Amino acid sequence: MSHLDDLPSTPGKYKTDKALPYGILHHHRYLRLSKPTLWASLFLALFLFYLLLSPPPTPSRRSLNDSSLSAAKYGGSQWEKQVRKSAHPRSRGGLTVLVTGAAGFVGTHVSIALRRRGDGVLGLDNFNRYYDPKLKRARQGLLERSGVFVVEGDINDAVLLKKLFDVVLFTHVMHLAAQAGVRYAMQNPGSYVNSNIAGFVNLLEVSKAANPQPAVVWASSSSVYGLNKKVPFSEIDRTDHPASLYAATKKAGEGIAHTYNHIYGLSLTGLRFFTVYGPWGRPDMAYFFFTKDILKGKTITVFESPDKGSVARDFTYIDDIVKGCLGALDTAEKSTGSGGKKKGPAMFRIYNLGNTSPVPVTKLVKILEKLLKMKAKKKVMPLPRNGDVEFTHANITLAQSEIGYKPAVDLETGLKKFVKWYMGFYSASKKKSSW
Ligand SMILES: O=C(O)[C@H]1O[C@H](OP(=O)(O)OP(=O)(O)OC[C@H]2O[C@@H](n3ccc(=O)[nH]c3=O)[C@H](O)[C@@H]2O)[C@H](O)[C@@H](O)[C@@H]1O
Repeated sequence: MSHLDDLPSTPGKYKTDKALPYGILHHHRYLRLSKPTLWASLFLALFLFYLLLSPPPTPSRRSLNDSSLSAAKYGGSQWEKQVRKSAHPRSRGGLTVLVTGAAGFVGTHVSIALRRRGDGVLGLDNFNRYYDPKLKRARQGLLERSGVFVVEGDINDAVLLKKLFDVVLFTHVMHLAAQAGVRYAMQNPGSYVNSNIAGFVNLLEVSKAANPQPAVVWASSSSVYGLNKKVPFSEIDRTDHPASLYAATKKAGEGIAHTYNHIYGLSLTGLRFFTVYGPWGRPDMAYFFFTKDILKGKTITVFESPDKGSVARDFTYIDDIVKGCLGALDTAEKSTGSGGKKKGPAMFRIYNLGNTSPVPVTKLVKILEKLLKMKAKKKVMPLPRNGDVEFTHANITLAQSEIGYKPAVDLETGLKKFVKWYMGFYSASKKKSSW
């Protein structure tokens, strides 16, 4: 056996000799070390030390954790022209907004609303495969028809972000790109760290270095209230008992944002969304896949709390959320820093954007049954330990008084609009795929 056979092939996968107890093995090997072995080990140790200290490779244009991402497509004068045109406000005094996660559910609606009232909007989205990219592409079609160009790239791509800030002087960033979903965090924790923490930091780094610095509004989540029992949840309540990694990364985002506000004078506003639903929604959310499964005659699983009560959510309709986002952008004061240096205190705000009327999931199912005119096949089971919390309920007093937020759509009205969209969208896609 050569001395190289003793070296681990992969870090952490050192194969020990099972025949010998650990202490004996080490003692035995120590005694056997010859001079060449010593030199080789020394050389190897130095080499590993060099590897550790050497700078990382040039910034990757792809996310490290999501192999499904397509390489970013950008650059060239035609591309820059599209970027500038899309970001250019049509109305005098209009905002110039970079919307990350623009082909996402909330991103699409917010981008279109901004564009409609005359603001300049540039979208950014990585079109990842967390859920059906065809839905994201369809949203992109909608955005293009509204005059919003979506750059295909990742928020972790610092080179791309810098380039966008070189081409356009953004007054605002509406940061909606994130790894969403509570339960999926158990399957792919890295994706949450990659998007909600690393990606967010990357965006803040580029924003703080920009000149002028934009005001940043970003999506936090009701999930930060975690295991809190006091209802309704208000912004001053504790948020240090997250029930999922998703919630923990969103909570970390709030802390990270605060440091960029404190050190660099970035104007930052976090919006805690409460279970947003509606047309063009996310297929990973219960109201969406319940609809799909009820129509197919498939059994749905309805969670109940340990006391056999229904779990409940403060379901919030997308149009109300859009108004909240626009209100936050419109009231955001300018960042105070420039060139990465703080010049004075800047605004830091956190708001609940909920509906203030929690509805049990059993009621959600009843409404869907009525709208779909079909009886759901249900399996009721205790809430598994999957990151879900038993209930959410927003106190929205602060958002009401400071950004004029006033939700107006109840769950039945909102679901009616969702079902109408769902039927239209999926019957049209079916026809298309059978051509
Ligand atoms: O408010 C928020 O911050 C969060 O809202 C939703 O999370 P969630 O409220 O858990 O929404 P769903 O995943 O659609 O679940 C809704 C309800 O249905 C229940 N559910 C879910 C799945 C299922 O199979 N059965 C079931 O009863 C859940 O326990 C929950 O009470 C979003 O998915 C998160 O991205 C977002 O951040």
